[in-house]
Amino acid sequence: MKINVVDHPLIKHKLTIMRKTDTGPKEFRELLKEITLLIAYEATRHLQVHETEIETPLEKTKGYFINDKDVVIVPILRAGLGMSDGILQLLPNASVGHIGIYREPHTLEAVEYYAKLPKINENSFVFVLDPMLATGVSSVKALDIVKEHGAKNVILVTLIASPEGTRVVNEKHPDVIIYTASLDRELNSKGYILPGLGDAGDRLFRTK
Ligand SMILES: O=P(O)(O)OC[C@H]1O[C@H](OP(=O)(O)OP(=O)(O)O)[C@H](O)[C@@H]1O
Ligand SMILES: O=c1cc[nH]c(=O)[nH]1
Ligand SMILES: [Mg+2]
Repeated sequence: MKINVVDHPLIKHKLTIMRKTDTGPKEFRELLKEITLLIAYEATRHLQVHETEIETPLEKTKGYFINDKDVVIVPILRAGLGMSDGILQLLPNASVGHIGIYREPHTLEAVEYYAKLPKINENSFVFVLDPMLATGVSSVKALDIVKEHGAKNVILVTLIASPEGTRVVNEKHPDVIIYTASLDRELNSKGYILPGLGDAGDRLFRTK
């Protein structure tokens, strides 16, 4: 299984609070944003740096910059929306695309209902965001879509991944690097991650 678990003490601490049933939407949203920023710190190490010359008050020197205009952030609606601000804080000039997918609760099939993406080319660096990688159907569909739009460099950033979902993404998209805060134990019979945190979308938007 190919997956990068960013198990930093800060992330572990914040994720523990997110998992708790009695954590409310305000704290849940804030923590998701903070953890995304911390995971993104690691996930963005794949970005290219370009050399440049700058002047300090004392002399000329070499510097480095990231062209974050080449970065495309793609949250999967709804729950991925809770991750956009965290990564945008690090890459403020990134463009943002949106893909709407929900998982049909009985069949567990991924249903696409919206896609609006900015221009993507072979130099684009695409970060697909979704807090939950459960069976993997939603992420695989989103990855199919960004690749159909021309994406060649794609990273999937999740909060919690299951072994099953990780295997499916590895198999269907072997080139995609996965970053997560936690690789949890397993899925239950309804496709929920155990121990997980429940339904991320519902907890973010208080829809249950
Ligand atoms: O790996 P999978 O089995 O596809 O499950 C994960 C998906 O399920 C959740 O979305 P949901 O269908 O609840 O939609 P929502 O974000 O609009 O609530 C979650 O945000 C992922 O997109
Ligand atoms: O555990 C899960 C599985 C799918 N979607 C969620 O929000 N949580
Ligand atoms: Mg949901």
